[in-house]
Amino acid sequence: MLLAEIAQVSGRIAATSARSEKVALLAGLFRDAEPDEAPVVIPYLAGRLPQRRIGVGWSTLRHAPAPAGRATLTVGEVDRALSAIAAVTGPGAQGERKRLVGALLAAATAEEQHFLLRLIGGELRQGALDALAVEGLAAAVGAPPQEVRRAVMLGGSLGAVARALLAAGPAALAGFRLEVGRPVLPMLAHSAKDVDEALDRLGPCAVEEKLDGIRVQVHRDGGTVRVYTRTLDEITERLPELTAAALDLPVSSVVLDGEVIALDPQGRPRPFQETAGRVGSRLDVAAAGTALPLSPVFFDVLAVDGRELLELPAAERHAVLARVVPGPLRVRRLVVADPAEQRDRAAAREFSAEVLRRGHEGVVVKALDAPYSAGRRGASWLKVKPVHTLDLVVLAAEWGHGRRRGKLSNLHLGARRPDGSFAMLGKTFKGMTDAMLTWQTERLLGLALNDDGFVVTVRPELVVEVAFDGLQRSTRYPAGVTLRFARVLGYREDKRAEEADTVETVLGFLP
Ligand SMILES: Nc1ncnc2c1ncn2[C@@H]1O[C@H](COP(=O)(O)OP(=O)(O)OP(=O)(O)O)[C@@H](O)[C@H]1O
Repeated sequence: MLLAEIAQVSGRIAATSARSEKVALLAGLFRDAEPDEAPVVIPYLAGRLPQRRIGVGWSTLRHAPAPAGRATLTVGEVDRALSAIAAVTGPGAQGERKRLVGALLAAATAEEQHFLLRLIGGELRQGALDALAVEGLAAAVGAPPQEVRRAVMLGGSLGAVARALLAAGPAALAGFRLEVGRPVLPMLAHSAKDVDEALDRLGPCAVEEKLDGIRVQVHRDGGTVRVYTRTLDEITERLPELTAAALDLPVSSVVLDGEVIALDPQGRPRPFQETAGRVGSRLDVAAAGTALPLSPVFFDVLAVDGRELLELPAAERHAVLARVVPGPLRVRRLVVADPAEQRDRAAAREFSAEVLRRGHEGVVVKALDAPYSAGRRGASWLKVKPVHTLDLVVLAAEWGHGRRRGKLSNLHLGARRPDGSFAMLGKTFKGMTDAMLTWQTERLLGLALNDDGFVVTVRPELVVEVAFDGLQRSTRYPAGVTLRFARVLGYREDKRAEEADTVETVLGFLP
């Protein structure tokens, strides 16, 4: 498939607001694509690079060469060129990348250059595209959309499902089942204002402590253990304590969902950054593990000894979990059989207060009759946290003054719009440690699109967790509101920009 075709369809999808038309355009594109092209076509349309980072910034993109007269570049050629650019390392890397980018652009027509520059520059992001692509793919191969969606959740990636469906048609769907060793997208939560609201919305439920660690999915098959993050990256080697814990369980195979967290000897949580640092570091795992051991805390089980449990009601999965995982490695939970009972409600409030006293961030309330909705932000898990936090995307940063000279300091924060673009909500330079300033300066310069000496605009990729005291109406900002007393709690490297909080969620905090 020619890049020109993708560039055209991308433009037409952006130009129409009719959902059915977008789906029809995508279906047409999938009909034209070769199976092996699907895993590249989808991210391009969504404005993502399959290589994630290719180390090319604004300064490299600034000098576009003369365009080619005729469209000949194929999707495969572009993908190989971008992989080659991403693989360049060592001295002179910047110059070599510049040369490779120049060669790629010289082979592109003016329209393709425009597309490539925006793709590489992160300006093409279309947040809703993956959901539309599922429907377009279903239409192209004649499969029910909900079955394609389920296959994506269980197969872990839309690209893999698209490749299989384009190669073998709807029959390929049967191949996407939960398999031990292959991660599925985790179930996510919505928010509730307080415990009472959560109880009213859910009915019979379990109130669980919400631990501020890192989400992990642990797969054990016999003597082999694999550990995945919420974005399905494998981190087995970095967390030997999880392998050890999984191998101790009295099962032959199991898939567990939980959180890994650094606790102090009294069982109180260490700051999130410490857990995140351990999970993020590949260096000297043994020494890091001794200095800061992490504890796994499991709250769900998706399969055990060859049986898939996703469709079982939560109450039954919880019973299996209690059989398979010993108490100290399980989340603490209180079952509320009848939320209409005043005594049950009081117990739920007290449980939640006690969780906070032990230093945890809040509770997650879960409907007892709900299946495990892989990859969904379902309405059957509701999180309740007293401190308001948002996960926002860094859009730009300002050079610091005084003690912060030479460091990127004041962050411009954005929330996600439905179309995948970001609305700036405000700025903050509060809450950063010196180590964070150094780290963010380096990371942000790697994402820089422009530097006017005062503000560095960056590709919107880094997600930062921000606490704030409320919202204030403001005509200076595009969403009509800004954050009051925003302060940085830490970076969320486990989240992609597509998972940052939305403008809609932010507006939900208006009084
Ligand atoms: N008992 C629990 N049940 C489910 N998730 C839990 C629990 N304890 C901690 N968590 C964490 O909370 C997250 C669920 O909240 P949500 O779906 O909103 O994800 P999130 O955006 O990462 O949330 P947050 O930023 O508040 O941690 C899970 O991804 C998991 O990492």
